[in-house]
Amino acid sequence: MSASILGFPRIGSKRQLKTAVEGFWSKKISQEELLSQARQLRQDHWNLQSSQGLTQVPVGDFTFYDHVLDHAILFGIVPERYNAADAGLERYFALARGLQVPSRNIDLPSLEMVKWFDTNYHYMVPELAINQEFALDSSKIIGELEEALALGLNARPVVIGPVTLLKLSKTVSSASTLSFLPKLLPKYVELVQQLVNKGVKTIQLDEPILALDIDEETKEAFKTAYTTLSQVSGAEYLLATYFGGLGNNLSLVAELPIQALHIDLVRDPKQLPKVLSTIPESVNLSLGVVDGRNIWKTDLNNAFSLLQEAAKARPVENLTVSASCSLLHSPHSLEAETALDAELKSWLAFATEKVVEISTLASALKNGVDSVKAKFEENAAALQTRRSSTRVSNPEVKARVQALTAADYARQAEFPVRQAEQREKFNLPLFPTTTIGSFPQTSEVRRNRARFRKGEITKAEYEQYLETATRECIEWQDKAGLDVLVHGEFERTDMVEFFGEHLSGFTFTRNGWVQSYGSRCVKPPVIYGDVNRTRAMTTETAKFSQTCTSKPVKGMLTGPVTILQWSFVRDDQPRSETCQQIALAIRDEVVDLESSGTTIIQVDEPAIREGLPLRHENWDDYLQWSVDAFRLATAGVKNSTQIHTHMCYSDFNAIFQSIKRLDADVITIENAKSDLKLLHAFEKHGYKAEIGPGLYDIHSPRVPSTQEMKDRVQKMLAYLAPSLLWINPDCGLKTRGWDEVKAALNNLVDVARQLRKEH
Ligand code: MET
Ligand SMILES: [Zn+2]
Repeated sequence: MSASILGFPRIGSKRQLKTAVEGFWSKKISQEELLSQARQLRQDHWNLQSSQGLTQVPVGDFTFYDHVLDHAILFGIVPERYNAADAGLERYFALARGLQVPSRNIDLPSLEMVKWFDTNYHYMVPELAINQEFALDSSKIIGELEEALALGLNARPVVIGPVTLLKLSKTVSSASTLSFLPKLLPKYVELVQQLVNKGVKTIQLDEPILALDIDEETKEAFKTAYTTLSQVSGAEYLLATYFGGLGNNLSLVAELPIQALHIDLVRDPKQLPKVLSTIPESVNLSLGVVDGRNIWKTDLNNAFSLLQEAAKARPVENLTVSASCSLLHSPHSLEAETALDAELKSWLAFATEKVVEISTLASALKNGVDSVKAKFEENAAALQTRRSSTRVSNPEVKARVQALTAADYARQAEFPVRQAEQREKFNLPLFPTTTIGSFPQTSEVRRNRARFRKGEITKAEYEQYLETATRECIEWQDKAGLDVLVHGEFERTDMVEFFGEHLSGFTFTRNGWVQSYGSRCVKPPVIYGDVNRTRAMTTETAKFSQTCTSKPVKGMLTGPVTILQWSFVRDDQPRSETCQQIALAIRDEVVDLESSGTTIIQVDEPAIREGLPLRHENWDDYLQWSVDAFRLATAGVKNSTQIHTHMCYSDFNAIFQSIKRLDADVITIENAKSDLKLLHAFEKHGYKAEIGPGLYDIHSPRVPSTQEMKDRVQKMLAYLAPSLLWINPDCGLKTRGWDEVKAALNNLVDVARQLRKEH
């Protein structure tokens, strides 16, 4: 009977890792200092686990930037161009974030970064050369292992399994990345041998791709890899699967020569009976019953019944209590949440508290529930207050959702009718120009917000400042010749917090940070109750903005799916229901904006693509409710009110039919990386509404020339009718400086002027 976790958040209780790493980058601290702080963090996190009685601690879950990048270094998957950087941390951070040293003639961009499965964590994509040779550099993991062993801990090295590692990598050759397996496997064998020589018994191999649909080639790769690894004498493997159930990969897993298997029983509790009957009894089962992806207290009774079900089928000595996945995706601890309402706080568990839950469950399984009776009772009482709290449930919201009919999801008329009315009303030129919403969040903007929050300036002073910034921004756009203007979003820290602060059912933590990538962390709001809009959120700003110009100023809202996706959401009702409630709140705002005179309203849904489930079989259901939520949010307006949406961050081809079903009048979309593929999809799927594919990448400080943007439009015109095309950047401008923004937008307006002459 044991208890352990697959990984712990590395950033530290006060984001010490962020401070240390950024301090090292800016040369405020030395390499020694960085290494020593990292050692301290690892030790603290291991001690925390072992003091709670966890029987094994993961080693190798720590990283300075990203654990996938660590594996690229571990196996020598470092593109040659990075040899210009010194081996060690300079090269490591060059891969992570690029390196520019003009005096040494070094100008290296970083590796590509993408989302880790369906989480908001991002990893660096290992890049395999055509003739990739692998070379083992185990210094990091061996060093950390020695640290843990020196502390007398029962250490379990954590390594990404060979199949997942290759599947997450990319290669320039046309071959599948799995074709590199025969060359890579000997390095895994070498690594395992080294670990075994250090006295390690069990090695955790993470293979989250087993929660996805995988093809025959991948299945074969699993068989080859694990058969080879099983031949290393003295090594035992814990195969870790998470982010979903094994589904039809279960029979494959049952054949693999492994000693232990971790399963996710939060995302897929129903897989337990099948796992118990399919996986050989000799295989230890690690049962992920505590949610590693959310912030709610575990229902200990529920979790315990799953454990008991397993205990009926196999000896408890062969069971491990665990969290569904690494705790990387939870904030560190509740301890710092001193400002949080006590009742709400009693419903939550961050990583540290989840470790305690795991240990409590393990005791219950080993010594009976009575041995931890008080803890179970306390847990049940907290959950009971959550279930019955009037703050969670709002009957009015529930009734409103109940009363919705199909008509609430549909605009009054079809797009062609709306388009005709809108054209008459706005009389925009051909190739109308616009931007995506935000303008530079300068240090001045942030300083004023900070001063207001600290009480150094009054609300009136702050609002006065915002009005000035907004007016200047609008007047600049007007003069520059843009056609549809925006207010600049100076009042917003990010796209979700601003709305969450105005909606009931949301709360905010002080220290609920989760690593997003490298040293960047996000602090998602917590949705704990029925969502309701109690007052208008943006109408005052919109009304003021419209007084600054005679051109239309777009109202700017974040869509329901994105708000859902970027928050910690309730686990006591389906995501779809929470999303529907948010959609109603946004709908109220859309309608209010319209009645207060806003004629064009943009509802951003950058996160709609990332919410797509990992398994194909669940796509339709998700796309149904998410697109419905957008429709519900936007359908309450007149035909002549123009609804825009904006999307970015990913490849949209897979969900094209759903983009059509959003039924927006205009969509602005990031396409910097997939130009023609995306445009081809618009053509192929017969997209009829208006479109603004981004003309330049706003993530770079580079100012695009008129000619290069015009060339882009020319290419687009091969696919899209000129009468449908909008001219805009590919996302908001908040991370840019004013100088670049002005230069780029002047060029952009020029593009439209030139095109109008030619068409
Ligand atoms: C991540 S999408 C951003 C959209 C938002 N309106 C902005 O311009 O910043
Ligand atoms: Zn965007």
